[in-house]
Parts: sequence; structure tokens; C-alpha cells
Amino acid sequence: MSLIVQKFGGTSVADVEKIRSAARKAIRAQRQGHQVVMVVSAMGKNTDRLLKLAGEVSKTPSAREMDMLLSTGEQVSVALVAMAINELGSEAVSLTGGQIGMHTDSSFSKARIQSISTERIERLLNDGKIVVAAGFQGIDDDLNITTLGRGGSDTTAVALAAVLKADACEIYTDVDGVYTTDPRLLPEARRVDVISYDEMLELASLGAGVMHNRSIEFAKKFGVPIHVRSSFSDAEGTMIVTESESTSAPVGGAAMTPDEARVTVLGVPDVPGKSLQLFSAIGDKKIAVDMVVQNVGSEGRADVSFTVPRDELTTTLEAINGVIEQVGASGVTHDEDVSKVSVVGSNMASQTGVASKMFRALADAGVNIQMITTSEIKISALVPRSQASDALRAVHQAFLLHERPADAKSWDEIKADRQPSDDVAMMVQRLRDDALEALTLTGISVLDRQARVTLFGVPDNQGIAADIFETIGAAGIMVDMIVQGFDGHDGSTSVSFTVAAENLPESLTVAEEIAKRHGMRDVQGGGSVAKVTVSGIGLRSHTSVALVLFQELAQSNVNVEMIGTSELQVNAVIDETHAAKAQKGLEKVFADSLGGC
Ligand SMILES: Nc1ncnc2c1ncn2[C@@H]1O[C@H](COP(=O)(O)OP(=O)(O)O)[C@@H](O)[C@H]1O
Ligand SMILES: N[C@@H](CC(=O)OP(=O)(O)O)C(=O)O
Repeated sequence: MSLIVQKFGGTSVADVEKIRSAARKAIRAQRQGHQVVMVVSAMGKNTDRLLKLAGEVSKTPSAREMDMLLSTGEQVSVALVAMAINELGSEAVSLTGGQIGMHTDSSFSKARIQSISTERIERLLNDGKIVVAAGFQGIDDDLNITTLGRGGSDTTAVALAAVLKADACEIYTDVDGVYTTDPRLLPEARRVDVISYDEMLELASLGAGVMHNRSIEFAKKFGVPIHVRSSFSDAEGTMIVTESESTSAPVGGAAMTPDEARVTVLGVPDVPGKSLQLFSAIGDKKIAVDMVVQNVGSEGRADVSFTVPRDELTTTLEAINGVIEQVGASGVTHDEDVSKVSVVGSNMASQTGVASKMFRALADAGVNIQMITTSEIKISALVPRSQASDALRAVHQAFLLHERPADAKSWDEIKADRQPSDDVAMMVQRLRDDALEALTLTGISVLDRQARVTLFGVPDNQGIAADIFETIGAAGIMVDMIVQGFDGHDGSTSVSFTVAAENLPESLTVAEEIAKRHGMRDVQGGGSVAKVTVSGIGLRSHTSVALVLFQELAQSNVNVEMIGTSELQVNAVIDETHAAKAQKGLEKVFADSLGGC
């Protein structure tokens, strides 16, 4: 008999009528011959209300008590859903996280799933019951109630689907699938039939609230296909699977994270270990740092810029001020009125001109780019918050995201093309006997024979980034990593990029032309650099990966010249002569997580 996991988010159980409608969907699936496990979130905005209530009682509530409180939202809804099912003539049993054997570690408010015992669920299913499981919660070794982090019911659902070897994992929500960008922000957004795990993982981490990013890490690791669909209709939604909808479109989706803050630490001595000191201090406060840009040092000092969520700015500044003397930096500046606009696409790595197209779209919309970072499948630009919506619309339009790509395939077509061996590989992954959410690294690689080019004193005007990368593209030079960092000195920025070493002389000639055209301060080219890449699943949610990488490189006395992070990779550009040493050191320090799927 086939088994289906159906997850209903808060908006889908927000009132009694919606609870009945969710119950009817589960009963219908059961009557069609499936065993059904429902995963349910707290009703409507109940979790927000509980959070607010706690805030009225205590400014600094204990994390353990917060989880005890927040888990009650799901306990209410599972009981009501089970009652509704019983009332409609089928039999259901509600279970809390502890009762479904959802064992987690003890990191309250962001607990990681260690294991799930399935016997009780299987027994109930075999007795003909619909199991209604509370999403978002688990228990630790001491039977304390834990929660998985906001939006965590998706992760409960996908994890259950993986361990129960479910035939389908359906996520019912208030939209009829995944869109090219949040349809609430941009009405012209298009629903896609299929999106890849990698693209969804990036979009979810950039704030596409439709899925919890950790649920996608899980699905990718265990090969669980996810069907995101509407609670309010029977229409087919979006399949999240290994493949992308199109094999040619450079960009599959866009996202905007409105509330970001930029922090720049000025005059950091350009020697190994200094970034580590800074980011360890911030990491100790459990703050997720994004868009890290270390300007290439001049006069032995570098400016290190990065973004953090706006509501973490105060804590971030406190952490920095605590170590600034020890680091030997000369000061810190920040801007709390910035937003991040990103485009994501599995096919972008193999195409040229994607970054310059994005920069041109932003320039034409009158948007000034303050920082840029790129990774293999993502380009992010930091823009003034007042221009963020215009920026999102401009990039969505430039990449024609409102139109279905000519070679787009439906899920049925993709499934038909799949090799039977693909399924076998997924089964093997599913059977991995591992702490379920453990970090799984797939490789540490080195791309040598690279060169770095840096333009200093780039005026902070719109259109400059577009001009730089259009000119370089027109010269037929393929650019890999790009970073643009805020320059603390005179409000200008500096732009660095990497190219293959054999393209360095030509890249320098073109860069000098560009510098002259815009009155930039200087151009420098460093030959002989290498890009070290750590790839895997869980890189972002295991925030320590970037720190361990810094630590290992610092201990080996290797200076990091550029950094790029994504959900799939952490990249560091270093001096080529240290590449072999760096790779060996990293393989040793990450040995426990390597050799995964
Ligand atoms: N790319 C996207 N595609 C679809 N929805 C998105 C996207 N990005 C953000 N969203 C938002 O996610 C919302 C659904 O998530 P959420 O409100 O958490 O639902 P639930 O309560 O079902 O978990 C949608 O209403 C939509 O506005
Ligand atoms: N109720 C929790 C967990 C959750 O996943 O909710 P939703 O499925 O409504 O996003 C929260 O609000 O974070």
C-alpha cells in the first residue's frame, strides 16, 4: 500500500472550515487506498501570538521555556484536525513530536533532527488510522520539548516522508505552487511546474517563505520528491526534485530579502587569522553572516564587509566592538537601510553574461548596487531598501521570468526521461544510517591556474558594475567569482573578479581601460591564485563550515583573498602556492563529514 505525507501550514488550518477542508483531503487520499500521515502547523498566526505573549512576560525568556510555549500551537491544531477527521467518519490519532519519536539535539529554537522512530506511526497506519503529527517540534535526550526553527513543519514533513519511505510528500499551502518570485511581492511572478532542490534551497534561504530551507536539504539528501500545492484547490502544483524545469534558462527564480544591514570593518590587518577572529566573535552570538566581501588589501590592510539580518545589527556591532582592538582594525561602519536582491539558476554556471545582464537591469531601473557576491548558481546585489521592489521587478523582467522557457519540461516529461538507476541511487541515499540532519560534504576541490583582478576606487554610481562586466564579456573573457565590496575610505567601492590565469594580461588591459573611463583609483592583478571549494548539503544551516575553513587556512598561515558562500559551496580564493596544503588540511579537518552522498 502506498504512503502519503500531507503537510498543512498555518494558513491551511487557520479556522474551523479550513481544518475541515484539510481533514477532507486526508480522508479522500485514504479512501483512494493510501496510508496517510498528516503534518500540521499551528493555526494561522498562532506562533507569532505566542511569541508576542512571551515578550510581554519577559524580555529574555529562556530558550527552553520558549520551545515549551511555541510547541503548544501545533498541539492545539493536531487535536482539532484529528477530531474533524473522526467527525467526518474516518479514524485519526494525533501525536506530538515526542510521541512520533522525533529525537533532536538540545539546541532550543533551532534543534536538529537526530532520528525518528517509526514503529508507532506504522502500527497506527496498519490499524487503518490517519496519523496527525505535530510539525516543528521534537524532544531531546532529556525529554525536553524542542522546536526546529520558524517554518520547521516542512522539515518535519520531509523527514517523515524520508524515514517512512513515503511515495509522496505533499506540502499544502496558501499558494498553488512555487513561483519565480514571491507572488505577493510581484503579481507577474509565474508558477513553475518543476524546480530543482538546489534552486529551491537557495531561494528558501533568501526568504522564499514557501519552503523551509532545511526541509530541502533533507529532501535532496534522501531523494524525496516534494509536491507544493494549494490547500484550496485540487490543481497540480510544483514538484521540487533533482532536475530543473529548463536546461537552458540561466535564471529560474529571484528573491528579495528586505531587512538586511551592511557592516564594514575598516583597516583589518591583511594577515591570516584576522577574519577568523571577527567571524568567530559574531558566530558565537549565533548570527548568520551573509555576503562576505573582503576587499583586497592595500597598504597591508583590508576592509571586510558583510550583511546580517537587520534585527541582528545591534548584537553584531557589540560582538565586533568586543574584538576590534584585538583584531587591530581601525573602525566599523554600517548601513541598516539595505535589501538584498538575488537571482538563482542551476544553468548559470555554464553561461556567460548572466551577471552583467543583472547589473544592466538594475542600472536601467536607476538602482545603485552597493555590494555584489556570486556563487555557482546565485548572484546577489545589495541595494538601498527604498529601491528594493523596483530592483526585484527589474531583474524578474530582464530574465523573462514571467515567461515559460521554450525548453521547459513538465514533471511527467522529466520522470519519463529518468534512468531507473537514478532511483536506485536515491534509495541508497535514503538508507544512509546517519544522524538525519548531519552535515554531508560531497567534496573539497581546488581550481588552480586562476588570477584575480581588482579595480580600486570604483565610483558608487549606478551602471558601473554593468559597464565593467559588459566590457569584459565583450572581450570574450569568462569571469568566475565576482565580489564588490563597500570601500570605507571615500564612499567608493572596489570590485574583484577571477579569471583563468591565461586571461590575466588581456583582463588587465580591459580593466585599465574601464578604470580610465570612470576615473578609478587603481587596477591590480594577482596571477597565481586558486579557488578552494567545499561542497555539500547543509553548509548554510551548519554555520560552522565557513568558520572551520577560515580556521584551518589561518592555522596553515594561508591568507584568504576572496570569499563566496552559498547553500551548496563555500569558496575561498587563496595564493596558488598554498593550494595543495590547503586542500590536504581541509580534507583532514572535514574528514568526518566527507564521503557522503
Ligand atoms: N517563490 C515563491 N513562491 C511561492 N510562494 C512564495 C515564494 N516566496 C515567498 N512565498 C510566500 O510563501 C507563502 C506561503 O508560505 P507560508 O505563509 O509560510 O505558508 P504556510 O502557512 O502554508 O507554511 C505564500 O503565500 C507566498 O507569499
Ligand atoms: N508554526 C511554526 C511552524 C511552521 O512551520 O509554520 P508554517 O507551516 O505555518 O510556516 C511557525 O509558525 O514557524
